[in-house]
Amino acid sequence: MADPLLRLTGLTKAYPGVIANDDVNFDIGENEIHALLGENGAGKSTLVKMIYGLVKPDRGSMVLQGQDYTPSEPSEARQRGVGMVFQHFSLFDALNVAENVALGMENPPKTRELAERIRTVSEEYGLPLDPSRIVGTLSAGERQRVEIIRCLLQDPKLLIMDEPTSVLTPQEVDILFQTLNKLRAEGTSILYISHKLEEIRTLCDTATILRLGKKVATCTPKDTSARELAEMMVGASFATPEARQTTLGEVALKVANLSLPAPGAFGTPLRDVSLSVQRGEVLGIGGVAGNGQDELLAALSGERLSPAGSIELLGTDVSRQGPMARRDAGLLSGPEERLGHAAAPNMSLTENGVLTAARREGLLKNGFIDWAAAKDFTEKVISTFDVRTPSANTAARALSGGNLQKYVIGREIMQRPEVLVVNQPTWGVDAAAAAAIRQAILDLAANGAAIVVISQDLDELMEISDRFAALNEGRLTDAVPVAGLTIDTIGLMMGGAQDMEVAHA
Ligand SMILES: Nc1ncnc2c1ncn2[C@@H]1O[C@H](COP(=O)(O)OP(=O)(O)OP(=O)(O)O)[C@@H](O)[C@H]1O
Repeated sequence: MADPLLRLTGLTKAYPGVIANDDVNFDIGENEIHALLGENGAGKSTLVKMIYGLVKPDRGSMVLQGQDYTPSEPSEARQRGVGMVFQHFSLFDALNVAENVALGMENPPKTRELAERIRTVSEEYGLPLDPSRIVGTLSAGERQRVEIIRCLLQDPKLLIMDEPTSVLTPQEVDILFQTLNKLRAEGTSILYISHKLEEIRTLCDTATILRLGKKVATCTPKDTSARELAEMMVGASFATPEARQTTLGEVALKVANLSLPAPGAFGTPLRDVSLSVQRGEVLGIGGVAGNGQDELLAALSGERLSPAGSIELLGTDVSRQGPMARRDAGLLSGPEERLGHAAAPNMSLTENGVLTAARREGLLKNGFIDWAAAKDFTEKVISTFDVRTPSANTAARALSGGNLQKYVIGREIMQRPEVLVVNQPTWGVDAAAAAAIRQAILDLAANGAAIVVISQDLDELMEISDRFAALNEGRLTDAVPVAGLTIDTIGLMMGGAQDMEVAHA
């Protein structure tokens, strides 16, 4: 058998209270797209950070193209031919594409020459990109292109991608897969982290599965069903969310002709948005990222105030009320960005619990925080939502992405909102945990809450919503019943079709 491109032997890394990677061994072959799978907190990010020189292993060794490989920082990894495209992009909004690319290079060529190379490489790989575009004006998919091209310019032997498709439309996913196949054909291997099992089955040659920091299997995903893959990850079988009987109640949230200017140079204005959600109902809002999702959530949560008369909560005009008053009245929300927005990174989970639940959960006594009650509440969220963390005292930033997501959503659901508005509730969450979060949302609705789920995951929206609407450049289409909706109609709605005759056809 040919020598592998990268051999990992006995890689081990411990953090306080948890062994993130425990004696991990596997090979990544030449010309191979290799998936790395595992539930939230299984150790995927830690492993790729060791390969990219961001985290130093406690033990173990790596051999790249037959030579010892011990990168002490990412620049060393890049010199040896290892590139990485992160889940969170590290781009500067105010700079153009070429300037951003130059910032990530050790010895950037002159701007004109670099712009030319970006143009050539982007066209060659089917990822067209204008080097002079200001990054703040790009869609999420285009930003990812910038990150990919930045890696490709360095001619990588191994490209690591962390959940690359979570920000892409179905069409963009197809394009990305073509690019990755072309790269493989030209001799670049790809290490691909994803929770989307069907994508892995389509794209990847091999998959390594981690559970609780240990490697449990390496298999051929094409020959393994998505369910088998998921069950290897969790070591057990899991339930799919069950639809429930809906009895719709009164309208709990009503938005009428809401227009708001863009919050900043790169935001999206909301244009004449109207919607209504009844008790017992889930309204799903789809759309490509950057079409007003964050702005809609901010307007509904009260982070931004709206013109009087535009937002009604349980029959009361709350347009001019801030988040605290809306929370008191029963509207809770979960923004997309978990670290920094939904949770304060350096605060413990208990402290983060106090941040949003203090008043509704009675965590204050005589004006002081009742820490015992706060800890109880936090522990209840941790156990109900199966948040993997050493304790309630652990800082939010130390949780794996998916586990923090379970925590921030669970924290709101456990407060029994009358109206819940969430953006990307299962982003980065593994299949089993995503099913649990969706079930919790359905149960909450069945108990009489009105729910708005904003998501880029269309499968998710089809699974849990009663009605569907799409955001396009800050406009919201009419909501139509999900039963009977076809992918074509959804595509039209996401593209901004206003004529809902199509949707009802
Ligand atoms: N900097 C850190 N400090 C303390 N603990 C950490 C740190 N980084 C990761 N961990 C812990 O290590 C374990 C593995 O986390 P890791 O982020 O590698 O998981 P993951 O498989 O990438 O999860 P996800 O799919 O949720 O992103 C988790 O229990 C996490 O809480």
